[in-house]
Amino acid sequence: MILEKFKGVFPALYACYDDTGEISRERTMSLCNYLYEKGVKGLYVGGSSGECIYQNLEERKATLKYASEAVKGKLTLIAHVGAPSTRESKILARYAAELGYDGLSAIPPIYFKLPESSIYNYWTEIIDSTDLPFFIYNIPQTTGYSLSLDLFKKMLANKKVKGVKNSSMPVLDIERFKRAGGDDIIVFNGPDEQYVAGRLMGADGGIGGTYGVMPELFLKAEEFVTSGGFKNARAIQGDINDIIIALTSLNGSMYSVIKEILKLKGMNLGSVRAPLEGVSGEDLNKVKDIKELIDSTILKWKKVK
Ligand SMILES: CC(=O)N[C@H](C=O)[C@@H](O)[C@H](O)[C@H](O)CO
Ligand SMILES: CC(=O)C(=O)O
Repeated sequence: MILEKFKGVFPALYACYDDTGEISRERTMSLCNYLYEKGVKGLYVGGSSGECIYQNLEERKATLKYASEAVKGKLTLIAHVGAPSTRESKILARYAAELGYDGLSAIPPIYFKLPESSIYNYWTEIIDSTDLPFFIYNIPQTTGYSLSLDLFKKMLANKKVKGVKNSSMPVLDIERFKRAGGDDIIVFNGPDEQYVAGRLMGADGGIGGTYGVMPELFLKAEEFVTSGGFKNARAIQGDINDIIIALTSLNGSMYSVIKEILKLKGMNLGSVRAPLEGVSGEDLNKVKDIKELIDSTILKWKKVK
């Protein structure tokens, strides 16, 4: 079944810059390969974690290209193509299709508060521009628009719409979206803090911004969910949440904290692009503690079957 390849753990790829802040081919490819070796199912390229909205078209195309050069055919690749204008979003969508991406995804339009009819037209134009399956990206925390069941059902009438990456906090939304589309669609859990809950309520897997810094833990959580080991699933989710709370407790963006940790693990992805802020001062020391917490948590769960 064509949808099988979308079931599982999909880290959202981090933006990878060189030391001058330009997109780095080498660093993008090495992060993709690193995640491939960890055993993830696929990658979500150019989303929030990819700092999409702070990059121009050429930069976003470059990242799409480097990720496909690294892991095309080995991992399922989803391109996030949401951009300020419909025109730019379609350019990215067509480019991802040319590169052989497996699927497309997009947030609703940003900045102007547009009616649902405009959101519908925006997504539909993107979808019509290629033959690829499309996954709506519902992330009300950043876009200000919360996908209604009504619009979701309307979108599902288009057979290329194959599901939703749902980052709203109510797990009930995941259940309702899955109920609306059933086996014909994929629902990705968005909030990493609720991976296990999302899976239990109907998500087929997840796309997440913190997977990349601790893929082992999400892969393990997935194993527990699949095998029905709910006691362990709940316990590992608790450990994951301690880490996420630490990642979001420092000054600077969570992505810069994550990148500092990956640096300590030997993977330099540069920093984040302004207006996102880097980690500085005393917080740099706290990064080491979080890295140790991640390492010890991975070690602890490695042994658990
Ligand atoms: C609001 C937001 O950015 N959600 C991300 C995507 O769904 C998550 O992956 C978070 O990064 C993660 O749950 C940490 O809060
Ligand atoms: C966080 C996430 O899933 C994204 O990068 O879009």
